[in-house]
Amino acid sequence: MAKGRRRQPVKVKGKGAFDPDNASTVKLSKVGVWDLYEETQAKPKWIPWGEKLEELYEMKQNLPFLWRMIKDIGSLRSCWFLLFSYAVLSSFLAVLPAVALWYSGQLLHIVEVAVESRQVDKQFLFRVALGRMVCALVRRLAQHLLNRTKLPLDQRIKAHYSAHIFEAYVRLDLPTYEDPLVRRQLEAAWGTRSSVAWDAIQLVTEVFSTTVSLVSQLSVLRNVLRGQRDGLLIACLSFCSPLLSWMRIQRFFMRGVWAATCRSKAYIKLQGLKRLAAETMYRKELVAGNLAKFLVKEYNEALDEAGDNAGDFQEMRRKLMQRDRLTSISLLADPMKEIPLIVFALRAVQYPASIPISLASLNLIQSTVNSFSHSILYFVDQFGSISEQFDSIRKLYEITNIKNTIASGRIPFPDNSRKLQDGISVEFRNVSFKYPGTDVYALRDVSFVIEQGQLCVIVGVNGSGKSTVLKLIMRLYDPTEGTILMNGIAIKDLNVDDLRSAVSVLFQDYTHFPVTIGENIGMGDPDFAHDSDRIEQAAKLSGALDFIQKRPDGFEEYLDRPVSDYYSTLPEGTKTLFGRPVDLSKVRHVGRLSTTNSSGLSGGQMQRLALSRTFMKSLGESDKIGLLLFDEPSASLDPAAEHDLFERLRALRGSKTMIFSSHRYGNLTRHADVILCMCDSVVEEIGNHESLLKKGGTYSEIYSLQAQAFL
Ligand SMILES: Nc1ncnc2c1ncn2[C@@H]1O[C@H](COP(=O)(O)OP(=O)(O)OP(=O)(O)O)[C@@H](O)[C@H]1O
Repeated sequence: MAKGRRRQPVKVKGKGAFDPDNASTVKLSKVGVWDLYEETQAKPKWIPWGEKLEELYEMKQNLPFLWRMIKDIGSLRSCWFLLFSYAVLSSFLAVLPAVALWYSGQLLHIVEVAVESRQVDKQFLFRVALGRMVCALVRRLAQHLLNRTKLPLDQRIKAHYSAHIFEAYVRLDLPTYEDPLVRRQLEAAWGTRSSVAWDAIQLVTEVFSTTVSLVSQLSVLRNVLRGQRDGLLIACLSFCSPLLSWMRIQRFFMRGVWAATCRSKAYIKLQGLKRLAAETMYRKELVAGNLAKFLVKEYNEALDEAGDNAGDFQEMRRKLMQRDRLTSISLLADPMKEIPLIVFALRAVQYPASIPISLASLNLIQSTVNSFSHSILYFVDQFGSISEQFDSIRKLYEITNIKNTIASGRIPFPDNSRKLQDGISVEFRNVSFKYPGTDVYALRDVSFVIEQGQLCVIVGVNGSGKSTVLKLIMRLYDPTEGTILMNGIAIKDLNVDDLRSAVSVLFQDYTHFPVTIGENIGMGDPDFAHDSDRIEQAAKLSGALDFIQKRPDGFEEYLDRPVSDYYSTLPEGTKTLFGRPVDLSKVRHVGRLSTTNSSGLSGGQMQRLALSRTFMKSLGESDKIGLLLFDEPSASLDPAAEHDLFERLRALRGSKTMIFSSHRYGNLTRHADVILCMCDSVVEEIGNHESLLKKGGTYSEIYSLQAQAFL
């Protein structure tokens, strides 16, 4: 296990938060390449069994979540019959070992009678033997039926909770979702192979059936061993070994408040290089840049530098714990297994006449103890993981309670007195902003007013803060200082959903969703997401219709197919055992499996698609939108397409407010009512094209530079 090293100047403030100002309550240890920070104050090590008590207390606190889960699953009508069958079969399987044990006891009794009286009740022997066989058969059948109920139950419960987790994911705003702690919390609920809820149900059932099995076997064994010389002694001795084994079991799960981070440059580089090699989005540049040899060299160097300790945190913890496993208890456990046999041998020498009976009872005891120890170990193991499972259930429910950083205001928007068709006014009052986790101002004391229905263009060099202005208007982030107003009301007081519905935005770093082209466009306005006429109209306005119609599947095509095909493990081009060449092309052809997962659209085509999504919202006589925001909407368009686009946008906007961010001066700025010229996080100049040219400042300088470039 990792060794404690020294105290770091880090402290826990409340549960789960580090206070960097205090050094006394957080222990730092090394786990491979990971730094593990553990809260020490809260661990009640000075109380005997303190940690166990704390674990039990936490389990008790988690019980309401278990109860909620049981109620939730109980409300799934489609699961009722399956749950009932599952419970009945599990209970049946739990008592079956005791029945088998009873039959074994009867066999022992027959041997006993035979030794003493030299007589065998053949009919009884036949019945008992048959009973034992039937037990084994019935057990197999019940197990089969149980497995058959598990699959549909698992799928239905999984589907129910996946909807719950999906909702928890999509409701988060940007700053909250960007928080790595929140990401881990979400991954814990969704990232696992099977569903937390199904695992919990299985666990609870297993614990119940293990208890039933234990109690029933114990009572049968007591009956069977009654009157057997040394039966109890040998049984007790036989238990020593499984008990010692149980004491050896180590928990890999960590309780309390802890966090781990990796600062090994080599390990971080390795992970980066792995992603670079594995993810499709980097492949174009990897190939074009002829990076293969270089990357292999870099990878090998990083591998050497990272050394043996380079591994995932949980994996390293597990390995390090296993490495430390040779303890005095573990040394004792194996020799203890031999003691019952030695005692038996000694007693056999003492009473040679009763050897056959003792032999049979020894066999019975040992097989029962084996099944016992298996049950005990399993039970203890399950009991250990019950607390983990309870924690997981709690996490599963608590993810829906993660608080969004951007709080909604109460005022509905727009209020009835103003129509959105006339546009929305936007005002920045002394707004400053730093992105979360940074110390640099992205905007500094920015103030401006854009009146209803005006066309505003924000110009400025890279990184001057243009996109940030648009993000703050959408309330993707809230300003660090200052106020933003819409129609004269502080946007913090407006209902945030209303606000985002009233504004349409196209970001510079737009993305395409992993759904079909049609759905991609349709999502621009969820109310009309399935209206194919409207989707086609939006594609036409953005100039995307032509190329979409030429695609093999048109609007049904996936830009980036989210599901990959599977292929047999034999590599293409090799041969099978009898020399048949492995050629996957035939199965691919017959099954019409695609040869690529990506769309192969040009940058300009991608941008037109993104524009179509924006147009969805602004189509028709819609009074839903009062403000249109465009961040570099023409960056990937050719000059003719750009000209067309601006013409269409101006015609489309009617009297709505429109804000553009752009590097290109002229085409748009000439028509703008207001131009904000930004530099280094501040608005340097405000005016229209003529007034700013007259002023002869930054705007006129860059305008002249760009104009010269086209001469
Ligand atoms: N998510 C982010 N986290 C931290 N800093 C950011 C983030 N996004 C932008 N910044 C920083 O904020 C500043 C302003 O960025 P912004 O994107 O608003 O500039 P811009 O004028 O739109 O640039 P460009 O013309 O290149 O699009 C930059 O210094 C940038 O590095």
